[in-house]
Amino acid sequence: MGLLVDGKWQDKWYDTDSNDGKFKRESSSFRDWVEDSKDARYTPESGRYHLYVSLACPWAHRTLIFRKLKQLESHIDVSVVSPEMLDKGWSFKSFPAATGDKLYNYEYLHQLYTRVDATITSRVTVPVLWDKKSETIVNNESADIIRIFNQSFNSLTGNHDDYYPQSLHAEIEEINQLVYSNINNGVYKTGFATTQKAYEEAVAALFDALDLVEQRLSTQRYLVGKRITEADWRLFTTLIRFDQVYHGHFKCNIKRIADYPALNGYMKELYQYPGVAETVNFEHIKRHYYFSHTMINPTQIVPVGPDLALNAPHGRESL
Ligand SMILES: N[C@@H](CCC(=O)N[C@@H](CS)C(=O)NCC(=O)O)C(=O)O
Repeated sequence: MGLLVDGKWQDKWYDTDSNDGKFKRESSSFRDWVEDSKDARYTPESGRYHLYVSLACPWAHRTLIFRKLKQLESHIDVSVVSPEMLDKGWSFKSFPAATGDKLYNYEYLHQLYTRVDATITSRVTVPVLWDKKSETIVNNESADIIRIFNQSFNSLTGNHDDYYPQSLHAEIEEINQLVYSNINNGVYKTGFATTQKAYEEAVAALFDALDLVEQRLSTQRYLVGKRITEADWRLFTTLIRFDQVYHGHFKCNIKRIADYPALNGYMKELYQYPGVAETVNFEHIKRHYYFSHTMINPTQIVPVGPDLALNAPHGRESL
């Protein structure tokens, strides 16, 4: 774990001391867009872009789901890092289902960031959407990348499925805000807190938000009604990791997702959505968290359970 400062790798953990023991996520550094317009810098082209992901990471997982749903697999290839993120950050070390760096054969992901700018100061995160033509990072913010995948390649793929429809923008933004801050990032705030107070605040906000979402999902099939949207996929990648990792490793243990009838059925439905199960790799997920965060789990022992029966009937059809 670490970051690049003036292009040099520094091995250090998140600084929570200057923030009363609270974990604060930094914003992403590359925020360009692929646009289906003649004068755009990045235009949709088959084979032009490459996606760097970790199968463990909930943010990168969103982009893999959208790549699958929007039929982009033959147009945008993927390099998968090793789940073990140790003193040099994400690496391309050999591991089952990790691919190595298909473009440059680098050892570490930070080398990709310094290829763009030899004096960069940045965290080195996944996902990364890479442009092979200009050899740079287009975007390393998953919230943007899923919208790019949702809308910018439609003319290439012929897939016009829309997970961020105009008429639902306001509702989606509102639920995204609650889910991002208290659930997606909430599990990290809980797990990375370094004072009792910061932990208790984060875990309370997390379970308040889960209770709210449970209530909503007990009367409607998806977060904004009858139609599945990006808001659901953004929540899913946290839910699917919850009982496996966050409940134990991050001490998010007031309840399990298995204890919430609506959330549990909803998570199973999304898991069973065509193509989605193939994007879920529990070996990477568990290995990453339990093995990489040695300050939380110094023995690096990876637990064996739980078995979640994810293919069992989800019972959501009647909603
Ligand atoms: N805002 C980013 C966050 C991505 C992120 O934090 N990814 C984690 C993996 S789950 C990472 O690469 N962390 C390395 C670090 O923070 O140094 C996004 O959503 O794309």
